[in-house]
Amino acid sequence: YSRLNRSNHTEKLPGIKPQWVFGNLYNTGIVSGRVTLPEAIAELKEKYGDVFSFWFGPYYSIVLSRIDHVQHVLADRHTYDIAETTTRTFGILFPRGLLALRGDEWKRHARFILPMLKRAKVLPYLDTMIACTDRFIDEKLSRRNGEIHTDLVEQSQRLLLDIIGFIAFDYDLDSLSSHDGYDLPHAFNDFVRLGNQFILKNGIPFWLGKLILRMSSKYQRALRTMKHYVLNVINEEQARQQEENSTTKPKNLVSSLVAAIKKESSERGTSLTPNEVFDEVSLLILAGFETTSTALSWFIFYMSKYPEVQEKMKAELKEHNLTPDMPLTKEILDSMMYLDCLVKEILRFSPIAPVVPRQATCDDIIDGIEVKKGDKIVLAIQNLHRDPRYWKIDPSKFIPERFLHEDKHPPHCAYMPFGGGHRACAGQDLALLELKVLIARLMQRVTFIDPGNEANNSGGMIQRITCYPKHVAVRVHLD
Ligand code: HEM
Repeated sequence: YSRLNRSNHTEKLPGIKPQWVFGNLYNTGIVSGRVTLPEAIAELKEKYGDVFSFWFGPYYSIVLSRIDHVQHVLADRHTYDIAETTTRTFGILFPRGLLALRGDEWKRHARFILPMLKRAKVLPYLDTMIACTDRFIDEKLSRRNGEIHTDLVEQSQRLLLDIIGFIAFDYDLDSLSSHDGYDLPHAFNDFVRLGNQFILKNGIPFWLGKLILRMSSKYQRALRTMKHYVLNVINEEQARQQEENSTTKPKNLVSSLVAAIKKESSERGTSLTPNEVFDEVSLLILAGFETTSTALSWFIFYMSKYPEVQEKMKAELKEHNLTPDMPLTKEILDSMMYLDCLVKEILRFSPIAPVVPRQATCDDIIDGIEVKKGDKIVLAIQNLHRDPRYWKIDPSKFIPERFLHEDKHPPHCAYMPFGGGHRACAGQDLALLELKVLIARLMQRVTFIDPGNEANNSGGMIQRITCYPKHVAVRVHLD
């Protein structure tokens, strides 16, 4: 801590003076829960302008909220890479996963991971996504038709975990229950919850976070359960691929990754090992269900608050003759313009990751701002998404139509829900497809209603790895 405090950053930038250990986490009200990180960053922008300093505990960062500054950082992948604090933090959870790697190691993994999440590779899962959504409606929503649902955030997570289970393994995770009732979805939830509680949110020293997790029997149980399932699937898949003709195309994410292990003999040193595949699968499952389910929760909440938007969405389905028994196809989804705008607006208004971290690998100057090697840079996505300089229609309002005309082409970097540059989200094609399918299918069959004063449907925000709605209590009607 003392070493970090003595680092040679210039301290010329405006910002709140840091406190010992807590930096700015306490004096901005983040630790006490008065505000979330994006709210604090928005308040500081109001006070200090487009560039200010922020201390994440003992770590000094420069926060940027102007598009030309952000463009500068994202354009130069050699000077700015993902922040070491991020790779070390996620490294405690997945030491050999893409998000925890930098440099050549990142490139070696990215070569396998990025292509397998591209749109053409995930499109074959369209019917699986629809089937999972139908099961969600039939089993979770229709049983309590007309009632107020207060568990929609958790239910959205279950749905997305279902889908990623099929995409990753061709397995129905919901039906995989172990003898003591501690199943894989539970294990993943504990893994995320405890990992977040001790490391991802509080900015405590890594060694302490690691120690706490090592001593946490719950966390260790979750890890063991995950390893048990995932390594079993990897082994089964390896055996299957050895038996079958090696030209058989991989069917799911794990089999694509296992095919990468197989290449080892021919391209030693460039392929992935089984343990690396385990970490990548865990990361993709976590990234795949935590993020998209958060966006889905915001969708449900906003539909209850903006009935006119929900009606327009349903009107578009009618225009395409999409009655509940009509199948959704890729062509229909691609032609639905309002659906596209709605997805964009949800991710603009409530970005799942409201800040994106980078770190300078050498000294630099951004528009007169002195950056020293090792300085952390925070790209304030939420500030950019709400900045009236970059949006023609009032950005503080939820208006999907903005993307039809006036704000169809926002300035480069004013809209970046998936981050940007070489470390942009690997799963964005999958996420966009999932969101469109889920929204269209839900709107074919269900209406979300604000119950008024009967229940607490006031929104607000909680920050875990992503920022999701705090108070959601929505009445669900089957059409
Ligand atoms: C609405 C859904 C999603 C949102 C808003 C989102 C957003 C993001 C953001 C902001 C980043 C950091 C980008 C940066 O640093 O510039 C990221 C990274 C990443 N995302 Fe997503 N994500 C979503 C869904 C997914 C899904 C479905 C997957 C995969 C199954 C995924 C996999 C990843 C991975 C592997 C990275 C790390 C990439 C790297 O470090 O090279 N994401 N995501």
